[in-house]
Amino acid sequence: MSGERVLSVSDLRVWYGTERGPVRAVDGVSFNLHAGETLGLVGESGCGKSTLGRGVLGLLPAGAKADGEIDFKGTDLLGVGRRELEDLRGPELGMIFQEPLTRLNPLMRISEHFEETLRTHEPSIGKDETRRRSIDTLRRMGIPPTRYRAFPHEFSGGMRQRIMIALALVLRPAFIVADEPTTALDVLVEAQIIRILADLRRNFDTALLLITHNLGIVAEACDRVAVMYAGGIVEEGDAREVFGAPQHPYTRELLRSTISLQTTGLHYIPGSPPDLVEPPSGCRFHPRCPDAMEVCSKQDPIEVMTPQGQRVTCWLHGPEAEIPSGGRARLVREEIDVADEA
Ligand SMILES: Nc1ncnc2c1ncn2[C@@H]1O[C@H](COP(=O)(O)OP(=O)(O)OP(=O)(O)O)[C@@H](O)[C@H]1O
Repeated sequence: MSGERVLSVSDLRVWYGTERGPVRAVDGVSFNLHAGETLGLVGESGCGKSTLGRGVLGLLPAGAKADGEIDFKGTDLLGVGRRELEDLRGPELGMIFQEPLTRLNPLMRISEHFEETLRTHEPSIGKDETRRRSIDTLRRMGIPPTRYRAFPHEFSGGMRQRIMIALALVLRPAFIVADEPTTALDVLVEAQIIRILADLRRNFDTALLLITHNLGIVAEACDRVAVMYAGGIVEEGDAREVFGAPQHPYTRELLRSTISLQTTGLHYIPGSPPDLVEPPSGCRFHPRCPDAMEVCSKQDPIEVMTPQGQRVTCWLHGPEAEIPSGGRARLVREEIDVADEA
């Protein structure tokens, strides 16, 4: 179902300078995205999902630094100048973030927002076409044409969020980052947005990176899923395969904590994600991992491809030749108590 490769991220690193030292929020991340494909990015709070999404679009705050390679249709986004990147944003690179009011101008009608956006990025299209395309996109988001000339404050928060999404979609970008697009919305609107995102990739072949806490949305709307922990992708693969048979203990625990919410009460993964200034040695998940082995605390795990086609970075899956003798012994547990107290 997926088309040509739109985005290829290789060994991306992003760090924030702080008084305590660099916070390595994204630390050696690689993934590809094809036309018409949706990749869900999940993981606990603070694992670096938003930093990754913003880093790919060149939208990092001052003080953040990025390194690696981001190939977008043959252009290295980390290598291009500010101006060129700004030209790509909108028509080629779209973004949907959470805070709608911060980007709708309260003094401008909704129609003017659309006119301005299309005039800036697609100056060749005329007035009628602008109006037709804008109303059509709004209608898809459940905003009736009668509201086209209203002002932002005349809409509810959920509607403003949908208008923001329509403003990103009206340009039909090749690649969109949607960071928690449905968090502030009710369940019905959420379902509607998921339908629209599916529509989008069918009709316009858009590639989408969908960052969310909601694993249900990923199961429903994503082709593939990448699971992030402490700045790295620990597992990535077909969404159905990953949810059906998670290969990394972190993925398994994350899924368990979600399923328990609807069934027998809360299951938490003990402890919390590590400090990214001084992350644990070896596998960053080892202090919390129920399956940790001796090697996990000492050596960085190596990415392997499972027979099912999942990318997984966990010593449980080898490579066997790299595990020192005795490395498969169960990790002595006092380290976990220390991590819990910290
Ligand atoms: N501007 C900043 N300066 C310093 N550290 C930052 C900054 N922004 C984020 N961080 C740190 O980078 C790490 C990753 O944060 P990020 O927001 O990318 O995670 P996330 O997985 O998107 O979390 P959430 O799901 O809560 O949005 C965290 O440790 C966070 O504290």
